[in-house]
Amino acid sequence: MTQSVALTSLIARGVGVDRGGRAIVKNISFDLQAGGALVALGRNGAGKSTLLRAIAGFLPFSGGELIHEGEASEAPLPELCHYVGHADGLKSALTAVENLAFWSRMLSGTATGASVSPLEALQQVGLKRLADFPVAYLSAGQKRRVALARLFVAPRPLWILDEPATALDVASQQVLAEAFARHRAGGGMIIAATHAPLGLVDAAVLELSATAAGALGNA
Ligand SMILES: Nc1ncnc2c1ncn2[C@@H]1O[C@H](COP(=O)(O)OP(=O)(O)OP(=O)(O)O)[C@@H](O)[C@H]1O
Repeated sequence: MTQSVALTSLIARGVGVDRGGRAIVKNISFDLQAGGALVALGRNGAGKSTLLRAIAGFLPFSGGELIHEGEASEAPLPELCHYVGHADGLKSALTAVENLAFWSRMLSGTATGASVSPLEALQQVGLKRLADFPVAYLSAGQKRRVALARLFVAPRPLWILDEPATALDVASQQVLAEAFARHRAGGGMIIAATHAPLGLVDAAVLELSATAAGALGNA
């Protein structure tokens, strides 16, 4: 799967995020180029999810600036990213293929590039035979694989992933690592929060601490 480069850079300069009246994320800077990856590390409660949700547009920044550049730079960043959070975002009563058809319609838009059909996406994550099962009947790892298959049904240059490998078996972790490599080879970017290795080769590392400000260089 190749992806046209819609984003050439994503630069954060001293961004912060408040929640519940407290400064949770403080003074974060990074510089991500096409094909780059950024891994956010830190203890429980350090603010990894908070930062990812703010980059994806679900929370406001309290300060600093986030600048994206590239062919599609006039589009708001949330229209250029896939966000897969802790919750899988799946409708239990719908089948796996119906869930992906929904995401395909929802997420196709601004960014240009290659995508695959919902059935092909399920094949990529090894779930084609369960395509017509209601998601409610799937295991935790199978649900996670359906959620991640959404990355393939609509082209978006920035993937924002919160603990993407949770519940995945070793084979599925390998599939995910290969998808990361293809996405980056096509010029895509990845920002991931994790407590476990994700196979993101040469990723820049952002260490978040609950008390100290964080900063980093580029990949
Ligand atoms: N809606 C909210 N209102 C107020 N505080 C919140 C809210 N959501 C999270 N927090 C606080 O923000 C801090 C950071 O939470 P966050 O989920 O970003 O951490 P994390 O680094 O992703 O943790 P984990 O590794 O456990 O997933 C925590 O102290 C948490 O209590």
